[in-house]
Amino acid sequence: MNNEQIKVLLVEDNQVDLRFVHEMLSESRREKFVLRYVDRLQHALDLLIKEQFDVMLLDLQLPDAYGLSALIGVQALAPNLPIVVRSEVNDEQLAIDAVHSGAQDYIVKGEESSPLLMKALRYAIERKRIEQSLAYFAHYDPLTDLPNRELFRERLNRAQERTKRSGYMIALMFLDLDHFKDINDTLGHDAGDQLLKFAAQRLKHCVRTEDTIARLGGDEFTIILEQIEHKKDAAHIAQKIVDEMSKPFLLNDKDVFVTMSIGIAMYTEGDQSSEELIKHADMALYAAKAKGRSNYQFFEAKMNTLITERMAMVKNLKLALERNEFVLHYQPQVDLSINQLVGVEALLRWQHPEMGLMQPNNFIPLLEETGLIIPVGEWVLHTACQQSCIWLDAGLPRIRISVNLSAKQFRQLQLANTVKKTLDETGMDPEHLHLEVTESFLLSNVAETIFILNELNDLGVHISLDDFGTGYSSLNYLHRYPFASLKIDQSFVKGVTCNSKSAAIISAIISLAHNLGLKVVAEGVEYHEQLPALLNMKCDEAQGYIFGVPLSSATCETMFKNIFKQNSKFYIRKP
Ligand SMILES: Nc1nc2c(ncn2[C@@H]2O[C@H](COP(=O)(O)O[C@H]3[C@@H](O)[C@H](n4cnc5c(=O)[nH]c(N)nc54)O[C@@H]3COP(=O)(O)O)[C@@H](O)[C@H]2O)c(=O)[nH]1
Repeated sequence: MNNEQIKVLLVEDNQVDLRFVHEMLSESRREKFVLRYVDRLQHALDLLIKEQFDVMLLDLQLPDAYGLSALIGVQALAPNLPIVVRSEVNDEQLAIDAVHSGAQDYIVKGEESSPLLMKALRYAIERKRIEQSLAYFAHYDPLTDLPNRELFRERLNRAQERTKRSGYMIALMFLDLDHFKDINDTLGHDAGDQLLKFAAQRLKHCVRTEDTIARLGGDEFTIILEQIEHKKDAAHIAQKIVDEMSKPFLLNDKDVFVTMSIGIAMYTEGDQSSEELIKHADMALYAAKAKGRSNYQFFEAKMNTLITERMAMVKNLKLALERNEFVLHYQPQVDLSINQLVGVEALLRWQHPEMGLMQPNNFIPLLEETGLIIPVGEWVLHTACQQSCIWLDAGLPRIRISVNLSAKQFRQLQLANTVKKTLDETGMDPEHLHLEVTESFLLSNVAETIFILNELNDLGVHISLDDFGTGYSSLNYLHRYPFASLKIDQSFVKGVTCNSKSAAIISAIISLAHNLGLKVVAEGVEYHEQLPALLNMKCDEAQGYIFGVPLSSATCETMFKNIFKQNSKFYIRKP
């Protein structure tokens, strides 16, 4: 609508009424009402095809249309046009019915005044605008402009009806961005929103315009593919989506790699209800995630068992903390120049009542997904600090302990308070606590990240950059963060003696870290010949199976007592 000018289409066959309306609208001082007039519904419809109007004044007693049929005809052609019905006194009930059928207002002929008519037209325009935005929000996701859950359900029901008649199949896809939470946690919510918009665009390019793509919430999308003849056609589209999504997304001026997992349920001629179909697609999605993500899976009946197992795992994880089933194992870290034990890394294990000792890669992703990583992470921090004090009480020197922080813990508002409380409660010396964070933490909200790291640094704890080389490896901004040390990822260390590129990278990382005043720890050292190579490059410390696998606190205590008896010198397995 133009504020200065309102284009009104009057549909009225009575010349007296026409003049009357014209006079009333000419009195306006606020805006200019531009009046067009026709005396037949058909003429109005012809004009609406050619011209845009802001509002229509419609008489319901026309020579070629009577009553609600006139209104329905206009709505079918111009669903967005606000309509004010003008009725005779004796037709008032009809006018009310018209409002119930979608007209924005009605006025009774003879009872109207100039201000009343103008107000009715203005309000009709405003009301229609509000109705349209409400209708939009009820059916669309404003972030991606895709249909929302409501519209998806409606379209799925309609597609199922059509399929009963057509004999084709429907492929219902459930899609989910892998590790989307990490993007939000590390790059911030604006980048997360941007990613969802980009992903929606890419999905549109993978399907036909008549297929429905919907966003159910978060990073969950669905696609309804109709008129599918063969299952392999759905497989082909799913693979296209997986491939498209694995291309980099430009977020915060960086190439970010994300993948998508897809679950597919096929529907043939009324064989499942929409609820069952949705449940099956969701189960297939879960199976795709469990298969390592970035793939698609079709629903199979045996998947029910898989889901039940996952649900049982989540339930057991929730109880594991109360039941004291988590344990920490400790892996030695050795100063390479003097061959002496200098610290340990605390690594989480789950002593599962039936499955035995479980490694973190099998349950940490679930802890992250369920948010349980926050209380479990606090438990890890507390137990590790307590252990250092227990070893001190047992006559050993104070042993430095490294604890891994997950991105979720890191973004917690109270992290510094939690660490401070733990130090106070356990009596741990902050100097001997190292907190390990990974590179992905550094990418989002640099100011907030620096603030959190500085808060931790101010407590006197050391901060170590873990898995260096596996992520974004932005050497440029390392100096902006208060790191005390940097751990070179085991994938590089593996090649230190046999791959000249790995060796060159390690050497460069060490020299850069030293220039920035950081110590360097090599992770995953397994072979004897790796030690002199690392020492030559002036690597400060190392950790790996060559010195020992992660061990229980009791085994470590015995080992450490022996070590400290021999001037802390570490025994190294000879090849
Ligand atoms: N947020 C938290 N993450 C945690 C916690 N505890 C562990 N983790 C993370 O889980 C990942 C797997 O850990 P794990 O199975 O314990 O593996 C560690 C070592 O056992 C392994 N390692 C050590 N030396 C060697 C070696 O010589 N060869 C070899 N193949 N593997 C070796 O490396 C893992 C140590 O990783 P890092 O933390 O990067 O130093 C792992 O990512 C843990 O971080 C927890 O409490 N919270």
